Amino acid sequence: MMKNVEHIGIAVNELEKAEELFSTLFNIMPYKRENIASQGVITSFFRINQTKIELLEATGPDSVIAKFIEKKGEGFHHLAFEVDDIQLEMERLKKEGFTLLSEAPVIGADNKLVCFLHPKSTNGMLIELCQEIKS
Ligand SMILES: CC[C@H](C(=O)O)C(=O)SCCNC(=O)CCNC(=O)[C@H](O)C(C)(C)COP(=O)(O)OP(=O)(O)OC[C@H]1O[C@@H](n2cnc3c(N)ncnc32)[C@H](O)[C@@H]1OP(=O)(O)O
Ligand SMILES: [Co+2]
Repeated sequence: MMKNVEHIGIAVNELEKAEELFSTLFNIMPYKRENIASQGVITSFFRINQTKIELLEATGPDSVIAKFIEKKGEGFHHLAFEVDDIQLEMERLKKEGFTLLSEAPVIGADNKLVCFLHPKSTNGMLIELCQEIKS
């Protein structure tokens, strides 16, 4: 089951500039940056109570973020939902006909196991599922 919005992903050209803008907008500082080499992104996180904002900068021209910005410009990129059991949710969604972008969950940012659903199967919205990695 989807529990809550875990974060909102925003594609940006320059992380530093975007951090300044969102720090002013939210009147708080980002709490962490994290480089996710497997995704070709460097992320910066803000937390507003239960809501997290994830800024995403491409680390190279082959990054999905570079391709996204080239095509659609900066802005809203994906909506991430927290789940308790990502494997179970992936099986359910696959059975329901949604297109999963990986066979198994992958390591994401902020200590999560993640997977993505293709926007073509979700009314044009890139959806991410996140499960906390229990230490
Ligand atoms: C995991 C670390 C971190 C975390 O939270 O833990 C992240 O969130 S990393 C975020 C970056 N990583 C990803 O987004 C991985 C999943 N995304 C992909 O695999 C691709 O971006 C994919 C498959 C969604 C699109 O890649 P493709 O090479 O097919 O690019 P196209 O431009 O050809 O797109 C096909 C089609 O989809 C539309 N599209 C692409 N991205 C988005 C989007 N973010 N939201 C909505 N729609 C999107 C694109 O416009 C094309 O549609 P069309 O009608 O043909 O123009
Ligand atoms: Co994300």
